[in-house]
Amino acid sequence: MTREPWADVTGVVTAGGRSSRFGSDKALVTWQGRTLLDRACTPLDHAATRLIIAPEGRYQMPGWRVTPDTRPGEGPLAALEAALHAAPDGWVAFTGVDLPCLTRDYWDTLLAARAPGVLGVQALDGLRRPQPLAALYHTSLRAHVTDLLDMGERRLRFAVLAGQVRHVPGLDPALLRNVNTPADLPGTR
Ligand SMILES: Nc1nc2c(ncn2[C@@H]2O[C@H](COP(=O)(O)OP(=O)(O)OP(=O)(O)O)[C@@H](O)[C@H]2O)c(=O)[nH]1
Ligand SMILES: [Mg+2]
Repeated sequence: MTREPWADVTGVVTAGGRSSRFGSDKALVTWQGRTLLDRACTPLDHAATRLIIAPEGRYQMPGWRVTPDTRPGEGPLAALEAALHAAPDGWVAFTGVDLPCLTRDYWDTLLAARAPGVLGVQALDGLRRPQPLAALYHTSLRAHVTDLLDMGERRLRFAVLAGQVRHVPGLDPALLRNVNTPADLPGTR
């Protein structure tokens, strides 16, 4: 592992979803003064490479490159495939626009949990459920993720095998607020 924890990290925000439950593009909704897209990207600004997985032309974020899906509309596991292929060898810090409360400290904690033989690092929420959409994945998972998708799997939680994932307990559950409907954003009109 490198001494600078962010040196081999690609920050990835996936933003190619339909926001069907939200009712409008949730990436562009402003909450507490910033868009959800901005709130997802900012804690990852220290990453050496920064990618938004979304259709070309929909979003602009200074310092971030938009990369299209390899399988548009096929969900977050397909978005992870696009990210793993676009990223240089190393780690992908993968999240979505619907997790607006993550922080730099959150990602630093996950990065510190990397270890030899570990290919994925996931926080546990207050009910000790692993969080695959705010997690680290090693680029050596490329072939595994592509095989899963080719076999018809779409569940992100299978991106890394049980024996290769490290779980991180004890993070503040408030960091993991997930926005699916407008009711998940109090104070927004
Ligand atoms: N690139 C990409 N991102 C996706 C895709 N599907 C979902 N996402 C993203 O994954 C994250 C979590 O997805 P969901 O909560 O299901 O979001 P969604 O599909 O936009 O919303 P619903 O239509 O309400 O399910 C969000 O950041 C979405 O933008 C996809 O096919 N491609
Ligand atoms: Mg969601």
